[in-house]
Amino acid sequence: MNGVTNISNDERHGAAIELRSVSKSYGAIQAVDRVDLRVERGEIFGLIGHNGAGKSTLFKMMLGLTPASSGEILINGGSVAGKGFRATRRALGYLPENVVLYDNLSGLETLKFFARLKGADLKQCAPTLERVGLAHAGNRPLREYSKGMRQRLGFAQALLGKPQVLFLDEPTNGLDPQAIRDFYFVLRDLRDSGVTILITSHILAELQERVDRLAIMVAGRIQALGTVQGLREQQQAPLQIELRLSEVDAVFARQALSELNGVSCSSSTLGLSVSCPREAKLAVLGVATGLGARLLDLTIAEPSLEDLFFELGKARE
Ligand SMILES: Nc1ncnc2c1ncn2[C@@H]1O[C@H](COP(=O)(O)OP(=O)(O)OP(=O)(O)O)[C@@H](O)[C@H]1O
Repeated sequence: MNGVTNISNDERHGAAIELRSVSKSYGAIQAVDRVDLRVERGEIFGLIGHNGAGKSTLFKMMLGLTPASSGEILINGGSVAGKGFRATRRALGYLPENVVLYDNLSGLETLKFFARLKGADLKQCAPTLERVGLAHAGNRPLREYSKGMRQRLGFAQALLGKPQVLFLDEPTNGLDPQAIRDFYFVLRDLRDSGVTILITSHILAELQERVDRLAIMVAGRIQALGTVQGLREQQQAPLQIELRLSEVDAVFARQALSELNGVSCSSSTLGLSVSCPREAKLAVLGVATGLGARLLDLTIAEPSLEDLFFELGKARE
């Protein structure tokens, strides 16, 4: 029996975050419903879901900002409801969806303010501003900051104290494409140094290539969990194959493809758009290559995270 307990303790220490049947209700509203989740150290983990799915509530419980109605939450092996959580909390960084900032303070003063609250070394403030690309604006008052600059500053305050676990709630809101790239560059750097990162976003295309794993929440529950490729396979989402053909050849190809199981075709501006199950891919390619020089071009698109999200919604309807 001891052996079993030891294995489970070892596992517990390996996880940055572990949730066991965690629920939260606000009166009659079941915001989070029996969520089990384990996030490993050094993972970039995405949490996606519709408005009101329960993402922010889950974050707040993991941060110890709001108590769970039931279940257990462990951060770095320690319970968020336990006495030692004050110490654990110092190892956490949080960028809320709407960070409150004071217009009359400069960027640097703002960071110093947050550093004092957090008990972080004030010497970290200037380098942290630089890390988020705000070194040039550190002495300007926040009333002169753009939305994207405020968001970067919010990210900077989350980095103070060198957190081991970072919670980022819609962190790229208001960032331009270059700033989004810079932001994920910093995240990868943090991940490579062992920081665990949880991130929510409604911009699924942005998360798709950047998270190690993700969970899709629907109405308070985790409905799907894994890597993007793993979710594609779990959900058996169809591939989209575009064939560039003349109109006459498209009619011919459509007829041949209609004989394959699970394959459906529709006309497209290029010729033919083919939706096919993963296991029919080679058969479709066989038909396509059989067209020889009449096939002018071909592209294969894996289902996007957005496709998977909507497929999951359809499966529930
Ligand atoms: N303090 C609160 N009091 C009452 N209900 C709340 C409270 N906070 C959240 N809720 C409810 O809990 C549910 C989950 O809300 P939550 O903010 O966690 O969703 P979300 O997934 O973060 O949504 P969004 O994508 O819009 O940010 C919603 O029905 C919301 O109305």
